[in-house]
Amino acid sequence: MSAASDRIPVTILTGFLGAGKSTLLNRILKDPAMKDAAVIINEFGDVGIDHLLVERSGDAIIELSDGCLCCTVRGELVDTLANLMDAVQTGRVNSVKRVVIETTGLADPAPVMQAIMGNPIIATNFELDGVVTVVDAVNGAQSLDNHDEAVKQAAVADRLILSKKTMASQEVLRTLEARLDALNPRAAVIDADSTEAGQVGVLVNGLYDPASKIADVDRWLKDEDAHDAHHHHDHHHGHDHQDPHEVNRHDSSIRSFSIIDDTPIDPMALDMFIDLLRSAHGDKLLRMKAIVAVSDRPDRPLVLHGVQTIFHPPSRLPAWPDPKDRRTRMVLITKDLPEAFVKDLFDAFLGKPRIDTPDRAALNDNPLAVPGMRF
Ligand SMILES: Nc1nc2c(ncn2[C@@H]2O[C@H](COP(=O)(O)OP(=O)(O)OP(=O)(O)O)[C@@H](O)[C@H]2O)c(=O)[nH]1
Repeated sequence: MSAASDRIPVTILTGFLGAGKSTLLNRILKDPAMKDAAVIINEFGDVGIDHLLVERSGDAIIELSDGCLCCTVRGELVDTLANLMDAVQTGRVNSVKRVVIETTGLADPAPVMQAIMGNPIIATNFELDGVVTVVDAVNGAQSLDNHDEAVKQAAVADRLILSKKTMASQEVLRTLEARLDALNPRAAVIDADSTEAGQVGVLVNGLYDPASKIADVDRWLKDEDAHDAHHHHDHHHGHDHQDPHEVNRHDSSIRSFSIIDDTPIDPMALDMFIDLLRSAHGDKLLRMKAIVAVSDRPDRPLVLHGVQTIFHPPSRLPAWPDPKDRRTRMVLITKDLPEAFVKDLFDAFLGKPRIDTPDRAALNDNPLAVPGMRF
C-alpha cells in the first residue's frame, strides 16, 4: 500500500457546456506553481478546438479524443495515465506533481472519478484529489433543470466556481446560490473572477497539503461542525413560492450528510459496512469521503474515498491530524439514499443497533431487508 501522500494528485475540472472550464484552466495554467502539472483535456465532437483554447503548449497537455470521457474514452484515460507514469519513471518527462483532467461539459463525473480509483495500477500511482465544478451564473439553473449530468457535477464537487456573475441579475444569482447550497452545502463557492479562482490552490482539495504533507481533515471534509446546521435545513429554502419539484426536478433527492462517531470500529465490520453500501446501494452513492477510527490501530486512522461501487484502496495515516480529535468522520453525497438509513447501517456494524433496526447478524443474513426502508 503506498502512502496517500506519495501518489500524484488528480483534480477533475468539470462544468456544463460553455460554463467556463477552459477559461478558468487558462488562468490557472499561468500560475508558476502549475509548472509540473500535466493537463488532460477531453474533446467532444468532430472539431477539436479545446486544445487551441488552452494557450500553453508543450508535452504536458494531452488530449483525448473521439467521445466523451465518461463513456468511450474511459479506457483511454486509464492508458493515458499509465503512459504518463511510464514517462515519468523512464525520465521522458521530468516530474509531474499534479494532473488536471478537463472533462467535456456533458460528462457524468462518476466514471471519470472511478477510472482513477478503480484501476489497481492507476490507483497505486495517482489519487483523486478532488472535483472542481464551474457553474455558469447565467445558464446554470437551466442546465441543472435539464441535465442530470449538470446536477451530478455540482453535487460531487469539492469546490464550485461561479462564472459570469457580472452578467446575471441579483435575483438569478441569489436563487442559483441557494440552490447550489442545498445541493452541495459543503463545497466552497468561489467567484470565477477572483484571484483565488486563478491559482493552483483552487485545484487542491485532497487530504494532504502538498507542501507540508500534513493531513488537513477539516479542509477535506469541509469543516464538519460549521456546516452541521445546513443539513437540517429545508432543502427547498429559497423556492417557497414555487413548486419545489418543478424547480429542483433532479436535485431534490440528492443529499449531503455526515456521520460522526467516537467509537473505533472493528476493521472486519468496517469492511462489511463498505461492501454492503457498495454492493447494495452503490448506484445511490455519488461520493463518500471518510477518516475512520479503527479498533486494531486506533492511533492510525484509515482514509476512505469512494464513488458509487468503486473505492480507492484504503490508506492509513501515520497519525491523527489532530490528536485531540479521534472521531470517525464520514461525508456522503447520496441520491435517494436517506441519511437515517446509512446512519442506522453504520450503527449496526458498530454493534449498537437501535430497537427498531436489525443487528449485524441479521444484516449479514439479509442485507437488503432493513425494516422501515424500501428501495
Ligand atoms: N463574462 C464572462 N464570460 C466568461 C467567463 N468564463 C467564461 N466565459 C465565456 O464563456 C464562453 C465559454 O467559455 P469556455 O471557457 O470555453 O467554457 P467551457 O466550459 O470550457 O466550454 P466547453 O468546453 O464548450 O464545454 C467563452 O466565450 C468565455 O469567454 C466569466 O467568468 N465571465
